[in-house]
Amino acid sequence: MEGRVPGQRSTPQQDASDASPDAVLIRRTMAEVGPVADKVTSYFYALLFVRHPDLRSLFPAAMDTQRDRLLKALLTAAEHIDNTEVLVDYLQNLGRGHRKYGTRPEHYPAVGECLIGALSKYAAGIWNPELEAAWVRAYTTISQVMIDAAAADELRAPAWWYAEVVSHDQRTQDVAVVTVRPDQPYPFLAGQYTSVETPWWPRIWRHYSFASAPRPDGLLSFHVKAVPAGWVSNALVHRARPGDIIRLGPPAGSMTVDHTTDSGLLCLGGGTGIAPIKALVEDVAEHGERRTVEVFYGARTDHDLYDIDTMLRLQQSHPWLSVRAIIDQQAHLQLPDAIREYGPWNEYDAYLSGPPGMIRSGVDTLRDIGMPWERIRHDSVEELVGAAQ
Ligand SMILES: NC(=O)C1=CN([C@@H]2O[C@H](COP(=O)(O)OP(=O)(O)OC[C@H]3O[C@@H](n4cnc5c(N)ncnc54)[C@H](O)[C@@H]3O)[C@@H](O)[C@H]2O)C=CC1
Repeated sequence: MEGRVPGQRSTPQQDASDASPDAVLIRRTMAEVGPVADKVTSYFYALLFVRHPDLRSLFPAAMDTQRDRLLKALLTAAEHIDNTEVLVDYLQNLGRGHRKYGTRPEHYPAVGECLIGALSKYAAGIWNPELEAAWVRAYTTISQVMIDAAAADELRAPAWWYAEVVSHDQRTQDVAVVTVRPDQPYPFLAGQYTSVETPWWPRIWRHYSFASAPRPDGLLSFHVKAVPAGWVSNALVHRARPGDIIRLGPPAGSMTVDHTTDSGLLCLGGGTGIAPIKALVEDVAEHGERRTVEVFYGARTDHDLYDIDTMLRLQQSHPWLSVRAIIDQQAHLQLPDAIREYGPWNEYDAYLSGPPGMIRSGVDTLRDIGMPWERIRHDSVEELVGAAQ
């Protein structure tokens, strides 16, 4: 899925007054370079590829679509340097995820040096040794967490998996369900996602949620919508056929079911966001639990409810599951508004999956009706998040 990022639970914004001295200096730099972010990005990559031409091959041939991903991820991490728990989680994921690019520990100092080179040029008005020291400390912390996570992961998992497309089910003009067989076992949890690279766009990776809980036959399915200018999504929907080989990165994301409680699950799936929700339902079913699961499945039109039959079949076999379709055009309200019409939700954990706008307004609605942060789960869409896609 395009435009999204590593998983996290919702957390409130950190209070700026608690910021450490390094975090204050980092935010000051960010405010300074914010208006010229594009220039910082171009200069950073120019420095990197001129000084370290060997690193060029780790990036896609065409840098335009994801040119600023690395830099954004680093800057986002630096901005959250005080938020240790979320940051470490995010960076460990990022470090593991970087194995598939061929990243090695010795690449990190090269990147750090160019990062500081670009920042010092565009924040020249405020740059001083104190600021530089704060960035060096932040970058050292960030890179060490990533390097350590990658090294630990190397002992137990491959850097990537090859997977053969075994079926391609065109559900609508622009949505396909793609099922693949990994070349070796692929352990993951229902509700997680992975990154996918197609043979047609080498080194361009996009995130997709698993559309099923782990299956005994080891197959993995993804719901893919071809979006304008979406290279990977268009290739998967319009080009991929059985027999094609794609690559998968490691699983990631924390939108998973907590089996230590018996709270109900309130699930919002918008468009292809229904994919991980279906996986969560299967997961609850497999655990033989009798937890209430209430699914709201939002789509623009009837025609866009491409997976409603599957969801209704699940509803028929599981008395604890209820599925409601919310069609924008009919309801004159959007998916999150529907939460208010039902409930109460005090005994529920919420799971949100779909376009960033839906997740944001869904979280707002849930907070508004009094649901605590720790009960709201989704793959992150902003902050930490806006960065690592
Ligand atoms: N784990 C996740 O969070 C996943 C996210 N996705 C994302 O879901 C999106 C799916 O795209 P489409 O199928 O085109 O969905 P879409 O744009 O057709 O939206 C689906 C439904 O979500 C709701 N919605 C959309 N925007 C909203 C807003 N601003 N406020 C409130 N409700 C809103 C509406 O009910 C709408 O019918 C993609 O952006 C994809 O990246 C897909 C799979 C998993």
